Amino acid sequence: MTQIRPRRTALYVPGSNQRALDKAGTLGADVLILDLEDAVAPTEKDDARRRVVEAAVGFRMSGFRGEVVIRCNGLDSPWGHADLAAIVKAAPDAVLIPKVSLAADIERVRAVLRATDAPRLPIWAMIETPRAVLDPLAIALSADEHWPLAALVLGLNDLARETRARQVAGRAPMMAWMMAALAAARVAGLDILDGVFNAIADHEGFVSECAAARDCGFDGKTVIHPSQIASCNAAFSPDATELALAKRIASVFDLPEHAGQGVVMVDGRMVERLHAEMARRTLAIAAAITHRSAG
Ligand SMILES: CC(C)(COP(=O)(O)OP(=O)(O)OC[C@H]1O[C@@H](n2cnc3c(N)ncnc32)[C@H](O)[C@@H]1OP(=O)(O)O)[C@@H](O)C(=O)NCCC(=O)NCCSC(=O)C[C@H](O)C(=O)O
Ligand SMILES: [Mg+2]
Repeated sequence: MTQIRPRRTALYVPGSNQRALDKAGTLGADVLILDLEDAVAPTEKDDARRRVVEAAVGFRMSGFRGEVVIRCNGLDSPWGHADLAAIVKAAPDAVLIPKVSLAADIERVRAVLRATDAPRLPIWAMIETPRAVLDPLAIALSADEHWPLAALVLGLNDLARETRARQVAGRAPMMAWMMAALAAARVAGLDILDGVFNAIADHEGFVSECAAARDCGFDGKTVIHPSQIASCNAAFSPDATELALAKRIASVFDLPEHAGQGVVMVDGRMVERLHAEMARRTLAIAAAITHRSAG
């Protein structure tokens, strides 16, 4: 089984907000996305870049056990090239590329990064344009076999803007695109994170959207405010009942009486060997979360 990294909650932290950068590492998010793109006004881009590089180095020195990802501006913007040069120096866990539409967009970033001679930085891609949701597989599998993508992140605010689909409760207008991106991620063996929930004060709505995203198969969700982190972590962590059942299912085929069987009954439900494999994954996620929290 491939190594599991908990990515239940990925917190966007505006690169221009020093107070937010200072406290981000203490809030319990598995991933920090230090943002140079949409959360930062054009007049603050250069200052934010400097702050983010400093913060990324600081998180590493402070022993932060999660992942630090920096979201750059697009290469077609006035800031994209300077962002990539600074990000290479900061050496975060990954760079997040916004508004990827085609595999070629990732290849352009790889070409810029290659020219720096720095070690290969893992690349995450935002799926948030109409073109991207029409062919997410091409992006997920994008070219270089020695430098594959590392994760996908949905950007439903931009997708809503560009498609004019409304962001309603239950997200029916977006669901087909979300699930196409999820299937593409699975084909490519990538994690995929759900988009943000903008109504920070609507706790009930947020909890319900986290549960729905988990049930759809997302590995975690991006969030925008510290108050969203605990519920999001909880939604994407296996609970006690799930773990107890997973333990029974994971070991049921090891029992001598079930050796050689393909199907058994556990708690009144049919269990196949594929369910045992899924249960082992649930246990591995729980172990990875415990390991992360123990630090
Ligand atoms: C939405 C906010 C602007 C609200 O900020 P604020 O009014 O300061 O909130 P609070 O007063 O409740 O904050 C309390 C303290 O918590 C800190 N804080 C707030 N947000 C964050 C954060 N994201 N990370 C870390 N710390 C945070 C405040 O500094 C307060 O601290 P203190 O003063 O010491 O008590 C703000 O939450 C915010 O800017 N959020 C992030 C917005 C963002 O990043 N947007 C871009 C990404 S979303 C997106 O668009 C995804 C995708 O691209 C798409 O298209 O969908
Ligand atoms: Mg966006």
